Amino acid sequence: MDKSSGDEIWEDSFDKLLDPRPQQSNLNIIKKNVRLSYNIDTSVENSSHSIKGCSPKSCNRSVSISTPNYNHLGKDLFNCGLSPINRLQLDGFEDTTEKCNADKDAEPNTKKRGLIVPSKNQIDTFSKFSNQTNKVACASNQSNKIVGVVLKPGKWRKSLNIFRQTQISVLNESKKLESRNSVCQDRKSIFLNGLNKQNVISQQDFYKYCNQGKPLKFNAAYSQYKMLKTHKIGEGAYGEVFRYTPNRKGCKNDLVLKIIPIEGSIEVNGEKQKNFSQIWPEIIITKKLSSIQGFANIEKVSTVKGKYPQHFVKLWKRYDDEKGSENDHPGLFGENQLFVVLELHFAGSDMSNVIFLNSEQSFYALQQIILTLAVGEEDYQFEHRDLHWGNILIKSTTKKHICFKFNNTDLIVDSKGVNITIIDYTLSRITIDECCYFNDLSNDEELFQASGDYQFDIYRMMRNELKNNWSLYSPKTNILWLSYIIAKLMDSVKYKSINSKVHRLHINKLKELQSIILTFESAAHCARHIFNL
Ligand SMILES: Nc1ncnc2c1ncn2[C@@H]1O[C@H](COP(=O)(O)OP(=O)(O)OP(=O)(O)O)[C@@H](O)[C@H]1O
Repeated sequence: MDKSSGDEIWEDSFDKLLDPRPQQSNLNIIKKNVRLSYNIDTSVENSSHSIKGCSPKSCNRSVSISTPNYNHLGKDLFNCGLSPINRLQLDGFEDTTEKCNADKDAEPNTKKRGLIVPSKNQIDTFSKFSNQTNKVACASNQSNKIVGVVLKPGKWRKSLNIFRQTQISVLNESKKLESRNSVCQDRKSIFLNGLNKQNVISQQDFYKYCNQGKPLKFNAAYSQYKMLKTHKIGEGAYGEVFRYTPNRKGCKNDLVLKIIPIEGSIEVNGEKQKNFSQIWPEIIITKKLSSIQGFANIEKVSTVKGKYPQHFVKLWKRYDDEKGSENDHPGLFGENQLFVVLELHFAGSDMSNVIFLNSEQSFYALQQIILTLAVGEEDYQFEHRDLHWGNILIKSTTKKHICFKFNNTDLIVDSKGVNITIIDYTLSRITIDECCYFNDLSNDEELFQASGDYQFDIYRMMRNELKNNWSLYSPKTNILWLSYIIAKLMDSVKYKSINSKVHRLHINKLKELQSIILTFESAAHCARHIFNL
């Protein structure tokens, strides 16, 4: 492995670089339809920066773009990531009412794809409704039939909810279609046993899994006194994430709590609450992967009941005041609300928010990502299926090396000062004890019609790869996401130093890998190639 820079140099720099950007480094990003966000979507923000480290030639900008010309959309809509492999004529944007055709959409070298851009009226209607045209835009044709959605890159679930709400608003306004009661889709997490029979988890089984007879009292289980330096660090469509230092001896790691309301009848953050069976796959997957280097490390799962504790509400408000939250105020939960709480090791800031020292550091981070996926494939037939840069966390480390056990071999990768963690298995597919856990996206039309970043091409490419059968094991989907990540490393992540030889050298290595990545069948295949196994 190339060791062109001294370890000490970037270790300090990386830490220092994170420090001045606490707001950005802690963010998770979309703003709800109520008011404009302070927590600017950093993936949007990032993409508006010129990335000097990436040579225009390597990006092949002249011929490859998968995103709408934002001039059509108003300059503030957002700037988009470029697809390195799709080719589209800029004047080829057009509305289409055709149902998305998986094969056609996913083909990497389509001559011309019908990308959908909203008309000015539609954006205006939308912006009146959502007050955030820079985040999401809906697209519809003249008859107000919704045909596509431009989503914010990175975490997309809430964008999609906003889109759905907007769709209802537009339709209600025009009174052309009857309104729906809910904007939410039922979650479709599924697990199949060997007989392909869908399973259901009872409350009691779930409590047993948590080593509990019944739910704990929220206030008592997570009282203020057990936690030091607690603050909210992120949020997802399903819950809130707080970081804290445990107030007990011998606990070296900072932990995060991912608090997810379940089983209740009220909608939260535009989604129906999951039930025990629906949250089960996320728990099982997280627990299984926890022992593998590079996946989120889980300490504990518990179920709690009761109103949201005041100290968490205060932290929620502080985050909302400082950064703006897109989530619903947790005061909405009553005495009988159940929550599942995941306690995980703190794993850093997401890739869209960090500043790498140079591309050598990001190239080695990429090796960690590849090996993590490769081990996941080998051990559990794992496919992540939503590995956008918001789901890759990066933390500085003083360890010189990161160790992986792959292919019955101990592999050691230079850390170059960073440790990566892959999170969010909501869409993931895995086989555990002959039971397959997956999320059935076969009817999630809007996601497959989305555009706005190369990320949204990947969902279509996955659908094509899987022939829309989401239970299948096809590790090629991990390769599709790796292609997206390499593109981000070349085009979009921030680098402190781009004028060094070592940076140029590793940009070229990234470029080389990008040129062959789609020839691999799996992350394991790719790892064998990289490490000469
Ligand atoms: N282990 C961790 N360490 C540090 N930050 C974390 C960790 N887990 C989650 N986060 C932060 O919390 C945010 C939300 O977490 P996560 O993606 O797991 O939630 P989610 O509800 O599944 O999101 P989505 O809206 O994509 O479904 C992440 O983007 C990240 O910023």
